[in-house]
Amino acid sequence: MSPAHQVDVVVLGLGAGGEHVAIKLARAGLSVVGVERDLVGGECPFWGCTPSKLMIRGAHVVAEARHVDELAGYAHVEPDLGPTARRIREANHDWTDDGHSGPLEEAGVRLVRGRGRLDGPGRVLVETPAGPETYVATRGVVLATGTEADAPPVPGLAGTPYWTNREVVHATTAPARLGVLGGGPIGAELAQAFARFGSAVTLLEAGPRILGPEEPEASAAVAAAFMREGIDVRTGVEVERVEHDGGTFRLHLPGADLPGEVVEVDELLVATGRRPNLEGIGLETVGLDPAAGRVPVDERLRAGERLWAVGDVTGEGPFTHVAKYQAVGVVADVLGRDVRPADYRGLTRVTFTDPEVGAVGLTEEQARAAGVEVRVGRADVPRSSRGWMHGPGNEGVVKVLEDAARGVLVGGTVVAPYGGEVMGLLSTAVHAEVPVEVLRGMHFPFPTFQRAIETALRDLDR
Ligand SMILES: Cc1cc2nc3c(=O)[nH]c(=O)nc-3n(C[C@H](O)[C@H](O)[C@H](O)COP(=O)(O)OP(=O)(O)OC[C@H]3O[C@@H](n4cnc5c(N)ncnc54)[C@H](O)[C@@H]3O)c2cc1C
Ligand SMILES: NC(=O)c1ccc[n+]([C@@H]2O[C@H](COP(=O)([O-])OP(=O)(O)OC[C@H]3O[C@@H](n4cnc5c(N)ncnc54)[C@H](O)[C@@H]3O)[C@@H](O)[C@H]2O)c1
Repeated sequence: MSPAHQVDVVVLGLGAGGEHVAIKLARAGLSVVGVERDLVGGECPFWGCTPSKLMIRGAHVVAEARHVDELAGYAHVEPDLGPTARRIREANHDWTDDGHSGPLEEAGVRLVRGRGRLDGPGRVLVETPAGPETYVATRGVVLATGTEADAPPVPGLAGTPYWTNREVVHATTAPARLGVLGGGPIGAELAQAFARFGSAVTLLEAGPRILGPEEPEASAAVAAAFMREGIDVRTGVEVERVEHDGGTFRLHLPGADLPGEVVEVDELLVATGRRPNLEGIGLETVGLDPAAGRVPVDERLRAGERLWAVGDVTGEGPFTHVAKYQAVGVVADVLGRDVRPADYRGLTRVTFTDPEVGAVGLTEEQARAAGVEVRVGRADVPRSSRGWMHGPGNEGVVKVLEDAARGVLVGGTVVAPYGGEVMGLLSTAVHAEVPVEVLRGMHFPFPTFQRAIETALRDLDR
């Protein structure tokens, strides 16, 4: 067996969280080994945020062009996924990671390609193409292994060539008929993008509504927009069986008494959730429960003896900005600097459908469950000045939640064109606990979508 290499820090997994930690610690002068089994950069740039948002951008242009007839003359639009597919390929260098591994190595990180696992506190074993290697990290290990797509146990599905987020981003044409299983952020964003590029899309969500964890008003507004665009949205539906005959998927839906309906599609995107990459990575060797489904961390992101965790594996919010936020804390703690304790009260998230769903903090249901004395304010975007001027595509709603006892907002949602940007104002309010009275005294420029927030704040007094 080869001798163990001694280093300051080993970062296991180099996605959004691990990449940041490794670079910053190496730049600070520590000896850092970064272990990656796939592409440095992880899910977000290659199969997640970036390609999906490039698709959404192309699709948005198509949708805007289709409004020309209503607002500005005549336009004939023939959507083509090709230019977007080229932008995706260009953005991620044809799924190669030089753009990520280069800066990492320039910072001084020793990149070890292979599958790693913990082997007791501070020890990491890596199966590299050249054989096993052992690293001993004197300061500690940072666990950042992220998630992968998890398909449901629907009979017949496993043997079919269905897409996950890994395959869908390689599409160069929109299939004539697309089935989407799961109406979470991935399913919803991509269902709409493909519909706009010309696919007849059937979206099948097992739960009672799409975007289930968000406010019901958000789900309703997005579902209404989808249906207006011709997306066949079905909720409360679980596919019973899947068949594939070499060209067509046949999705068998449950029927009451008679045989159920069969939906035929050319491609099937499965977006029913993610599984953390925690299997077989030696959690038991550091006293953690491999069956827990996440790695619990404290406010310094510490997960055990000489062990930190960042990103999706912590279960604190499956978003790139959370991974990066946590990474900043880990870097400070490893370097022995003052750490701002991790705080998720003002956690933001944006689902990039059209209308966009921007949200911060608690939903009404969460706030009530937490015992908050909730006051709710709402405003309809189409009835706001800017919403009315915007015309077609103006669906949306603003909802704000006040903790009546403290006079501060604990949550807010903006469903609107560019809702994620507009929500920024609420994000500051929740994070900094700006009193509602102070917010009401602000200047809300006319005629921005922000003014619907002012209306919702006034509505709190109803
Ligand atoms: C389609 C899609 C769209 C998304 N859109 C957005 C968005 O718009 N905004 C947003 O904020 N978030 C978005 N996300 C979520 C975002 O991608 C994740 O939250 C983010 O990538 C988490 O970063 P991470 O570092 O925790 O994990 P990852 O990015 O998953 O990186 C983990 C890395 O660890 C490696 N690894 C795993 N196990 C091992 C092992 N045993 N040994 C060595 N290496 C290992 C993996 O190969 C991977 O490179 C999206 C996700 C998807 C799938
Ligand atoms: N804009 C963003 O920030 C963004 C975009 C995409 C993904 N993400 C993150 O990535 C993660 C994964 O996204 P996701 O959408 O795959 O997962 P998800 O867990 O958020 O949603 C999965 C959906 O699939 C449904 N579902 C589960 N089993 C089903 C079945 N058998 N049939 C039909 N529906 C079924 C669930 O009820 C749920 O609504 C999310 O947690 C999300 O936050 C973020």
